[in-house]
Amino acid sequence: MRIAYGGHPGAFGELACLGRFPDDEPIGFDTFRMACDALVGGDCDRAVIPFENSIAGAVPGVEALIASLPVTRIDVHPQPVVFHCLAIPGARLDQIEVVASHPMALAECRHFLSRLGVREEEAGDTAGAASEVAAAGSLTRAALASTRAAELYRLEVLAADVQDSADNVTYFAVLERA
Ligand SMILES: O=C(O)C(=O)Cc1ccccc1
Repeated sequence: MRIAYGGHPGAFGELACLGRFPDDEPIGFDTFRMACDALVGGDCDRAVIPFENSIAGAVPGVEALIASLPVTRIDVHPQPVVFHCLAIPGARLDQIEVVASHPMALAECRHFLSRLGVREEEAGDTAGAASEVAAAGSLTRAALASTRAAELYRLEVLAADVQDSADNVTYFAVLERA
């Protein structure tokens, strides 16, 4: 089956797809809306969409999005979420000026970000932020993203496990066409 998620390879949506459907193919879309549209239109067989996080609460807009579409929630997949602060090889934490990530990720790493005193930049997804940090090649930019994103985009972990609570979980709705 083709499993739709919002984001780029290395996003927590991809990790949720691989956890819930280990033998199937995760397909990334730029937005949660586009992932749901791929399910409704028949391009994908399931969609896996985050709706609630244990630290930051509801993911804005997702419940309304699901309610507006001809889809059925067949399951909830709890995905453990661990963030690392990632930058290009050679960067140092005390040089970082800008940290980019999905708004939910920024909200789940409040303590770390305020301690660091950096400018926050919102991105469409955590892995997209990591890929942009790699492409920019700047020693002053970092992203909050997964270990898998670090490996895929060849970034270094400047600080590990930077979320506010160690047992951070995001709940993903597993959707099929109604
Ligand atoms: O951007 C991602 O990696 C996502 O899958 C969305 C998300 C963002 C932050 C926490 C959990 C899921």
